[in-house]
Amino acid sequence: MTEPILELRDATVTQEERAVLAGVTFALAKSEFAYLVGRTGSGKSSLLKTLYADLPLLVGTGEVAGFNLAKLPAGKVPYLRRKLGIVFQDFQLLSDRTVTENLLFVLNATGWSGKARKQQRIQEVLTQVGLSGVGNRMPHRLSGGEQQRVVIARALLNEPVLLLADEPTGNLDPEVADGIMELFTEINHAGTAVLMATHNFQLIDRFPHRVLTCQGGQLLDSGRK
Ligand SMILES: Nc1ncnc2c1ncn2[C@@H]1O[C@H](COP(=O)(O)OP(=O)(O)OP(=O)(O)O)[C@@H](O)[C@H]1O
Repeated sequence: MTEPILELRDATVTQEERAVLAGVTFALAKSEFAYLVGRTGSGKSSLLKTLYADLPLLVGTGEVAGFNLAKLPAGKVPYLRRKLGIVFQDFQLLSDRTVTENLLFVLNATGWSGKARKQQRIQEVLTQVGLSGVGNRMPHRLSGGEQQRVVIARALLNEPVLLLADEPTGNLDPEVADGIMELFTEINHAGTAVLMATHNFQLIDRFPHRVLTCQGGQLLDSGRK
């Protein structure tokens, strides 16, 4: 494998002191695409949360984008998150701000300066997700698929090395979901690794990649495709 962007060894994924997954060992290479599947409650979201340091790694070792998860002080968490793009099922845009203001909020929170530079970056990511004309709109005036594209644009602002997506197509029609998958494919081809939790096996059939399965407290690996 080329240098991994993410690697867990014998890791335990813990919720409220209870092990949800144990003995988790896997790595994801730079620019790799993998799915995370498993029944409801099997631990997909908990694993993703461990990877972006929302849950602590108490047992085992883990490295994500060069950060050591087992020894990550709280103050370093924002620096890890800056290397990651995080996309959830529920769009989580600020409903009282325009699309541009939503994106600006993240740039300001992550230390960007220069009005022109920020506007340029916002235009770039909106163009990348196929939404160059919507900057002045309020989120509720966009369709669900468009809102999800804005969320993806927001995740791309800081050029993440790894995109973590939790059911990103869960609330979308099949055709709209396909559009989101095509966008993820483009992002992946441009060099960003993608780890995506999903229940949608039809999508996996149409866009085949390696599959990691949460089952019986363990993580099973289909191997690389
Ligand atoms: N905030 C929490 N506090 C305590 N336990 C939790 C919390 N969130 C999830 N759990 C528990 O952790 C286990 C794994 O849940 P998780 O949400 O990771 O599963 P999942 O595979 O993502 O499920 P789904 O497909 O429904 O999203 C479940 O037993 C769940 O009840």
